[in-house]
Amino acid sequence: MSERSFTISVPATSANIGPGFDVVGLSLSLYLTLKVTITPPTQSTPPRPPVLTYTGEGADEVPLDAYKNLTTRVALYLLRCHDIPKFPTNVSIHVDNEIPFGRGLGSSGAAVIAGVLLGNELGQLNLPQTRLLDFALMVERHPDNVTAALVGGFVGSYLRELDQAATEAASVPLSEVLPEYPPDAGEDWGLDPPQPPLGIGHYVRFGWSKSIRAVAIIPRFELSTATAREVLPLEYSRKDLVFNLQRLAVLTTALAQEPPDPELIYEAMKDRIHQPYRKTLIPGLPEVTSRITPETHPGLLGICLSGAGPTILALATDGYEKIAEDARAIFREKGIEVDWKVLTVVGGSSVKKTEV
Ligand SMILES: Nc1ncnc2c1ncn2[C@@H]1O[C@H](COP(=O)(O)OP(=O)(O)OP(=O)(O)O)[C@@H](O)[C@H]1O
Ligand SMILES: N[C@@H](CCO)C(=O)O
Repeated sequence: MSERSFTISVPATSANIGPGFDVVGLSLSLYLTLKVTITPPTQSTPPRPPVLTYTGEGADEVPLDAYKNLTTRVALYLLRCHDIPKFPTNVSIHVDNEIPFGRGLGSSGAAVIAGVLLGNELGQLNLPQTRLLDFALMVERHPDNVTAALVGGFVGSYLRELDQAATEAASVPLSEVLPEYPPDAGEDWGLDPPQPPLGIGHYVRFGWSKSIRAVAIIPRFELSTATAREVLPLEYSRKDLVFNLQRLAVLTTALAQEPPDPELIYEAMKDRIHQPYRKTLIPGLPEVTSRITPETHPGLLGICLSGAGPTILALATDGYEKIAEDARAIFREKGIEVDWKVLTVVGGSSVKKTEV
């Protein structure tokens, strides 16, 4: 057996794009990259657990213990589901991350997709993309970020309605899907891992106008998706649902048209399902989304919360700096500092074998 080496690359994502709560996602040009080397054990190099090193966003907070780190725990989940009880020996993983944590740019979705791809490679499982998505959806249960991170582009997805047995299989607590593995437990993890039902997630890729860039205005504070979901109601009025459905139906085609129509898109990126409730967690959100318009900022198409926030996503064909700097000034009135980046819409995740 010879040394194997490969690189996994997963893009950032922005979910919702206004009205498409838990439905649409967009892959963006910031990357989580894993460089992985597997060295066969020799008599002089005894087997050891994976060694993780990490640079970039989150480096000061991410666990480097492979049994605690989200990406490697997801990889181990895949291996265990295929009767491989532990990591191969002598795996080295260097992670470099450009996706800020807890900002609404899909950092956790990227970590989960990286873990699924890592498990697939470590176990040489050769799973098809649809099956990889099933595993990701057992961990991150809304499909918008993980689907866009895996397949790339502007993507709409839904979860298949499952029969009783499959619903139970898919509803197991996350702690059973991804237990906090005690490092001294050897191979004896106890429970059989819950297998994902087949074909949970389904998606379609929409067109995307090449002239549109995404300005990500990123407040310098983290907001966990869990917290940002707790403020949402369980039920909505018919009026609000119809408001969102009308806009989403228009938006998915409007963003593919050349040239894109700001009048159509600005209104189609409005939302009544999640943004109004999240404004309590993101001071400045209503002001930024209402004061920056195509009339005040030529080139702007539409503006919304990115994922669960706090990042604001402005889609535009021009005028990126003015949009971002004016958003910065509004946030500053609320005592919040931001960073901003102009991003492009990119393809999905990749795994490239590297020569050693
Ligand atoms: N590269 C990574 N490696 C390990 N853990 C990560 C990584 N990226 C994110 N995480 C975990 O995910 C958490 C952030 O997830 P969360 O869902 O709250 O935000 P997000 O995914 O950045 O935002 P959103 O889902 O709204 O786009 C981090 O605090 C960290 O625990
Ligand atoms: N659709 C999700 C995306 C966050 O990951 C939400 O808005 O909560």
